[in-house]
Amino acid sequence: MTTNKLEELLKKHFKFDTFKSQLQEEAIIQISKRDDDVLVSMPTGSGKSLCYQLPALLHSDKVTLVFSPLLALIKDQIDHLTALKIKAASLNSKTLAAERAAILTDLKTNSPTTRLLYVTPEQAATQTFKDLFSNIVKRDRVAYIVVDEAHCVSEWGHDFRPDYLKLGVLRDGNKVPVIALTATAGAEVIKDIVGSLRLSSTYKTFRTSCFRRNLFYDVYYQNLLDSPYEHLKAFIKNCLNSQDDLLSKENKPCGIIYCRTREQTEVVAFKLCEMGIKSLCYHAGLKHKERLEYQESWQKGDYPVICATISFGMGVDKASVRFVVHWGVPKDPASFYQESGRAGRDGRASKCRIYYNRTDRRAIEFHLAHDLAKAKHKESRKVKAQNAIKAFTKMVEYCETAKECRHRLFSNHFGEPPPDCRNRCDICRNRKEVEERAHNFLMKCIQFSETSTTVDVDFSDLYEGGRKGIADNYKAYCDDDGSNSSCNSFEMEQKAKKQSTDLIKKQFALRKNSQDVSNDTINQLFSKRARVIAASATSNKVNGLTLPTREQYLSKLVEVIAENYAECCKNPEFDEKDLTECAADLEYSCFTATTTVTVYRSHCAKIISAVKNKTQEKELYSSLASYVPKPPKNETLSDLFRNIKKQQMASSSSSTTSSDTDESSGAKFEGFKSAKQLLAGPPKNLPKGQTTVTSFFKRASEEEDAGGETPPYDRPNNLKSLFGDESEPERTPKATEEPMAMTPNEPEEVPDSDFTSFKIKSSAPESVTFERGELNNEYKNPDLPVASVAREEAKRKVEEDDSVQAEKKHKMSDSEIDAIIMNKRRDKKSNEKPAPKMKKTEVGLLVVKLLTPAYAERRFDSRDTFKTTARNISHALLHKDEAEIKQFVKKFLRNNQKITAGTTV
Ligand SMILES: Nc1ncnc2c1ncn2[C@@H]1O[C@H](COP(=O)(O)OP(=O)(O)OP(=O)(O)O)[C@@H](O)[C@H]1O
Repeated sequence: MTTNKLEELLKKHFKFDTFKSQLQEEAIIQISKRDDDVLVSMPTGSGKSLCYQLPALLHSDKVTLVFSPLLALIKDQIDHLTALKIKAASLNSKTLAAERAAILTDLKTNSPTTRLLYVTPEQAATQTFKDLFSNIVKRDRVAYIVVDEAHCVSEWGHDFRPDYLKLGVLRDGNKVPVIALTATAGAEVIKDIVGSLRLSSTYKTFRTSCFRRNLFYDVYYQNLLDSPYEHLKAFIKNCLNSQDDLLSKENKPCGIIYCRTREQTEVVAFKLCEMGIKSLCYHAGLKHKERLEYQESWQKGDYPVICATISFGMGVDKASVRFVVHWGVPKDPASFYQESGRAGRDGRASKCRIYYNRTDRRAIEFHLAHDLAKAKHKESRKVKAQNAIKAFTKMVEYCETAKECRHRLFSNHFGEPPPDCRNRCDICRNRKEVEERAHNFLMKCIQFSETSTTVDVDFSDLYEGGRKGIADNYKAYCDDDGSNSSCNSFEMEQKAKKQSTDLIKKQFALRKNSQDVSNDTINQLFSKRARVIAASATSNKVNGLTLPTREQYLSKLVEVIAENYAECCKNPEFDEKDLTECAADLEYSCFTATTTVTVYRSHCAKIISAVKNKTQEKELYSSLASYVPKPPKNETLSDLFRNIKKQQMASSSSSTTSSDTDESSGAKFEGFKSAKQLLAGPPKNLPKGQTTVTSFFKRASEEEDAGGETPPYDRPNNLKSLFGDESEPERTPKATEEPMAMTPNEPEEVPDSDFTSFKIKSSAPESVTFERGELNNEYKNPDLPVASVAREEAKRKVEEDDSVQAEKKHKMSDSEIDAIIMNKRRDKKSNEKPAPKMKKTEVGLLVVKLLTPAYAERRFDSRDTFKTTARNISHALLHKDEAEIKQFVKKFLRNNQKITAGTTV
């Protein structure tokens, strides 16, 4: 077959003057010979279809069988060929009976008029097709067996179709040449194609370089943009701006935006429409009719932009796609090449941009790990899952660093030499700028993990709820006071974090190339703020594992554990931190069980899915059921708030359960309860002769009162020494207050609180012995933060009052307690009795509350100073009313910016 003859056919039937490329021409010449199998591996849009369509026309008494994976793809091809007056038909599940009969009749003649018959691989497995095939092969009526999108045979490919594997049997008993066509494929894929389709050992290959000079690649980071949508809009406007007014509607510039989720497609399309860019969304959740309609609208040029999931594209042959955006990270280099390659099919300059964010990265990583876990012992699935992880890691590296030319991602992937990019990507065009962008992105990620102030930036899930939760707690605490100025301790905390971020920034800036920051360095930076156990050992213990990855898994574990607890625990007492710590233990067990990242991921994913299963079965997950919460610390302000909350929860539950307890039972305090124990019911009472610390102090104060001594302030272990409550005159208990009124020799009920339920020997009230040494840190630790103690004590006193018995039915918040204190005072005022002096505890509580913001602002040189100051002020103001106390403290704080041990009250 001469080139002239082929060119003549090209012009006559396809209306092209020349071949699109030399390789296209060479492939067509070879295929026309019909003497061997051929593998064509060329980039999308390079004109592969013509490689078999033109030779098919050379054999007027034969039909070319084309196996194609998608009906939409088949439809496009048939429409295109029919428009060119080339007879093409299809056998698929949708083919009408009459049409099918007509096709079969035609093909069974000696001179079939059908030049190309498109068949889905599923159809190829039917008996009708098998019969037809053996009939036409026997009569030598088949020109070629064409396998389009041949990468579908390979598990390494991005859209593997098991039905494709069966196509190999078509080789049995005949010598019809097989033409395999695929977009640029990696070595593994090519190997699979050759093997599965049983290509001859002498098959001819036509492969082009994967480099597409007309495509410009770049990456932007969503979290660095003031308004990502505005940025996207500007980009689109620039790409769609065409000077050519003569272009028909369908040839006008257009673009595709790939999103990871269906929701994203809708959100992005909506935003763009809002900004005046006509956009459609496309995803598998739409009705089939809608999908066709939307695709057609886009194809016809009614809407220039389509926001789609990756289900959109195969078979989309639109030459004027001027841009392809990935709103998030693509899943692997092959998919990215394929998807972005839909731009510039007409050879004109087009752009491929990624708007990267770490949220998508984490979501994909999680799914990949889950797939690996699901693969269990199936070796082939496991290998596939591992390959997917490796491929995704390359994508992440591509996006997060500015190491090398963007086009090299593809040449490396397809095993080709590096392309001569010549400024066809952002890195080759301006490496410095891109490096800076990547550096800023990394910094922003670290900064966010430090400050966690913005919602729409990275690492949000690392500390979700954490700092905000603390902030909320703190705000609630301060709001009671009605003082705005007192609410800035959280800001102070943030400020401190920012300082350390700046330090980190400085360290990074000192490096010549910020991209050289090793995982080790990042791990070290993160480890101080990580929630996972043994954070600093991360990369040493498990090669390649990073702290952000561990934190990400921990976040997911926390999520599923919290869900399990909320759904399955009938009597919940664990707080958020308990659940986080339980999840951290689980994560740690995965971390210590292996030295490889994949196994670590697989362990985590297994636990996550096991917890989820239990939640569905409405059963508490075993580790959670047996989990014993760690004793609270009093190290930070957030510990302080947490302990206040815990104490309130515990006291509140003790007040509701105490009446049910059996006084005669002699059970010991068992420390923190597991969820299982909580489910089993309320705790048993203390044995006779044991009492609680509150009653111990009550007795102590009574004794001291009797002696009329001023209490010493220098007993760090004495709770009441802080506020001088030892001499507080207690009112006579009423009959209804039985459970709270205790005498030294009576057994006392154990409140359902882990903070107050340690026991003391009634025979020796001076010597306090703890069942568990670490239990009451607040009490034991001379560094204790006092706010929680004061509030708890105030709460106990408030609860003793019969007017608040009804309040005991639910857990009281700080504001409720304060409201009750205030109401009591107001009630008394309204009875026109003389204004009562505040109780010592109330004074203490108020003083602590007023001083706490300054403590949070680090104006006290130590906790001890804080305590001493609170104590001294409380004592000095014992006979003052609330307004006077507030005024005094305000003045004191105004006059003393820095409060040290030497500051006098
Ligand atoms: N010789 C040619 N001259 C001009 N245009 C051509 C030529 N051959 C093919 N084309 C056009 O190039 C575009 C891409 O062709 P085709 O769809 O065959 O590419 P492909 O490599 O099969 O892409 P994909 O991998 O996406 O299927 C089509 O619009 C087609 O009409």
